[in-house]
Amino acid sequence: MAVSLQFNFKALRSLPQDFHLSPRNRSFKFGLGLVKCSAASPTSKRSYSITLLPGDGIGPEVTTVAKNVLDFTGSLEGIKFNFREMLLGGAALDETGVPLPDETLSVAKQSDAILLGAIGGYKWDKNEKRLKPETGLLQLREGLKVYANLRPAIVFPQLMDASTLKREIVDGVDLVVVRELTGGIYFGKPRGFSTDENGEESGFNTEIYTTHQIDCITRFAFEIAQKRRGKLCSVDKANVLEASMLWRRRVLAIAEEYPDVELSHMYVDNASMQLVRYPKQFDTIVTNNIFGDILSDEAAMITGSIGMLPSASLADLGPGIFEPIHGSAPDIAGQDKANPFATVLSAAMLLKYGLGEEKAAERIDYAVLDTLNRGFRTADIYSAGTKLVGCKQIGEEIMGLFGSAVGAVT
Ligand SMILES: NC(=O)c1ccc[n+]([C@@H]2O[C@H](COP(=O)([O-])OP(=O)(O)OC[C@H]3O[C@@H](n4cnc5c(N)ncnc54)[C@H](O)[C@@H]3O)[C@@H](O)[C@H]2O)c1
Ligand SMILES: CC(C)[C@H](C(=O)O)[C@@H](O)C(=O)O
Repeated sequence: MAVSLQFNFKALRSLPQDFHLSPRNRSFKFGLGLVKCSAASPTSKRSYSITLLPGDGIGPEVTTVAKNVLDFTGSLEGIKFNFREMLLGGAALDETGVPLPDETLSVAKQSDAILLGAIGGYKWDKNEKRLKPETGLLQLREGLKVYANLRPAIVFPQLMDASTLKREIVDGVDLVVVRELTGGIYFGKPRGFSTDENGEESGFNTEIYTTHQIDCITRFAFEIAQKRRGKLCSVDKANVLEASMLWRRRVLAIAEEYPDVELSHMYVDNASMQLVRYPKQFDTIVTNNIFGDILSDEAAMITGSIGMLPSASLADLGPGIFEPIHGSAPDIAGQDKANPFATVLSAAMLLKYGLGEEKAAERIDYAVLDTLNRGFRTADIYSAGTKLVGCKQIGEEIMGLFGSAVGAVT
């Protein structure tokens, strides 16, 4: 047990250790200082304002657990969190008529970090684009300029049997998808619907990237790869799409600034196949908005469940958004079946990468691992011989452990 805990900690630390981001004056230091990206030192501030966006479906269930875990960790570490709960997504539509109220964006901008659950649901699926919950989330990401989305996929030894892939394939997988989050086909114009003279309807979108956008996310990813195992795989569709052709050209140009990182390129169709064939070949993956969305969901299943993958969405300046990669799971909402680990691990990323509170983050990482070691599982990661419990109990088990976990966190 001790060995596996150690292994897991190593894996959880596989994002750069000195990649601290202090609130407000955050900037990432990139090699040549060409972008406003720099590794800030941990902050001395011990009181933080956190915007809490529970959202829809299982969002409120998993954020309640993560908020309690943050509060409890804070009480042990002498950190005070001032949570301000705001509306986003379907919940905001029902209350205010828009998916991202101005007040939510303004409060989020003024806070130190944002903890988000998930948005969306059947009720709003037929809404026009501007009134979809998903539009609110995209507006939030755009409004906060969080262009760099980190989605680490780490296989915990305790969950190897929860993966649908063979043990020998998933054992030791530790990769991170760096997804460009505020560009590409999600935001490209023109977009919309049209009808021709014969009454034939079209829906259209534009995949577009500027050199600046590609350079920013590429440098970000190189910095991450440099502090991990030094391997970066850029995923594109440069055999077909012009935006990908530019992407590949810029990645190759930026690579000259990082001679110590081994760069490879892969077409997205091959990458999606390679991820299930031999995922251990990957260390850091950098890709565009839509490919990153899809590949990270695929990577989640390597780890056992989409309920296990946290994420951090970061900007050059201002607060980051920390959220699980899963959605609002309307099929299990309100049944206490949701796996809260992804949101709790997102809260740990918030502490580590959003606030520079690394020790507090490690408490959470440790408590998550210990909860898994003690056999507690939600249905999505259940396997024979483990204990099937609900979302709330997982939260209680995580917090019950903090006392015993203290000594082990160094
Ligand atoms: N960031 C976000 O807020 C986000 C992300 C993805 C999807 N969505 C939205 O969520 C809604 C549902 O989308 P979907 O069904 O395609 O994806 P989903 O991720 O919500 O669910 C896919 C499947 O995974 C399961 N699942 C997801 N999270 C889980 C968890 N924590 N524990 C246990 N099981 C979990 C669900 O029960 C479902 O069977 C849609 O409205 C979609 O737009 C939001
Ligand atoms: C809900 C949707 C807008 C979102 C995306 O496509 O980015 C989701 O799939 C995600 O990965 O967070």
